[in-house]
Amino acid sequence: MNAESLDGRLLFAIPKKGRLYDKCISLLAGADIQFRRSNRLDVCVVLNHPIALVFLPASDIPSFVGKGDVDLGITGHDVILESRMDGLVTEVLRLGFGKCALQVQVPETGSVKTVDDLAGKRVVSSFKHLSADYFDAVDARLQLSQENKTKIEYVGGSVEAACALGLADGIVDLVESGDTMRAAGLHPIATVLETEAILIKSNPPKHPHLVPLIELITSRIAGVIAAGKYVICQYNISRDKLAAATVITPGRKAPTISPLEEDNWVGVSAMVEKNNSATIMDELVKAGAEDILIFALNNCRV
Ligand SMILES: Nc1ncnc2c1ncn2[C@@H]1O[C@H](COP(=O)(O)OP(=O)(O)OP(=O)(O)O)[C@@H](O)[C@H]1O
Ligand SMILES: O=P(O)(O)OC[C@H]1O[C@H](OP(=O)(O)OP(=O)(O)O)[C@H](O)[C@@H]1O
Repeated sequence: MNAESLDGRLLFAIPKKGRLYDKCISLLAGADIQFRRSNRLDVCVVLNHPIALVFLPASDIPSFVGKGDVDLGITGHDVILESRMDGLVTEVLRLGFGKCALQVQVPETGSVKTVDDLAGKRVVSSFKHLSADYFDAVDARLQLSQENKTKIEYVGGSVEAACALGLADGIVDLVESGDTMRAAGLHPIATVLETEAILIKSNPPKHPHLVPLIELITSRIAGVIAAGKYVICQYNISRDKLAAATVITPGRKAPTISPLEEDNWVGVSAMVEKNNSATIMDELVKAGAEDILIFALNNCRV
């Protein structure tokens, strides 16, 4: 591939590996963004849109987007805040995956029990700025002098080993299931940030002529995300019970109500949140609904 083949294309950064990679690839498939990535190549053109995908480390994506080197990107909210690209990056869409928390962790068996105990000691993290912001506030509250302030040390990975190695009294790192933390004999004492994957774009756009394409891609991705969140609930109910049932399934705008051949009966169809669908079905049964069906959505625009 040469530079000319990227001319005029929207550059879209995707994490090249790690926790967000697989979800990003299925989002692209759901949005019908077709590509063939040659082995080890980090830039590839999209076959059915004037887009090129750029596969980058998740933590580099905010600065690429902020500097306008790429137009659009997906990465974690944690690394967006850590990159200090405030104002140069616009959050377009929260994607609902890559959910985890940035937490302050200390050895389970040690003498440090609270954040105040840890203040003034040594903290190791890959999130140097977010950790410094957090402990600056703690140090200020405890009125620690300059020389007694918490010492934040950066490491690029394997942060959880720092306490066992005697390099730190506490760490600040990401936690999802907690397995990594527990395996290292650590436990959380505070949450700095809850995070998830986010679609971001350059602010201001470096290539204004690409704004309509960014909007199209955003709408497609929003459709894929919404399709994962909602299901269609369909049921039959007699007209006298309809008002109570539609309170349970109000739909997004309104439920679709169709008359049935059977006198006084209607069929109702409405989008409901997937996570609540079992409770909604229970309530519909109580309200007198029959033949309640739930259908998965493949894709949608809502
Ligand atoms: N355990 C996790 N559960 C959910 N999301 C996570 C988890 N760990 C990280 N993330 C999210 O994925 C992003 C990338 O983290 P990941 O650990 O996959 O990085 P990586 O690409 O392997 O880079 P590195 O080489 O720095 O570890 C994080 O910034 C965070 O938003
Ligand atoms: O609470 P858990 O479910 O155990 O997840 C937390 C771990 O996940 C991430 O690392 P990852 O496993 O992606 O590898 P990395 O350390 O190489 O980034 C993160 O840095 C934690 O170490």
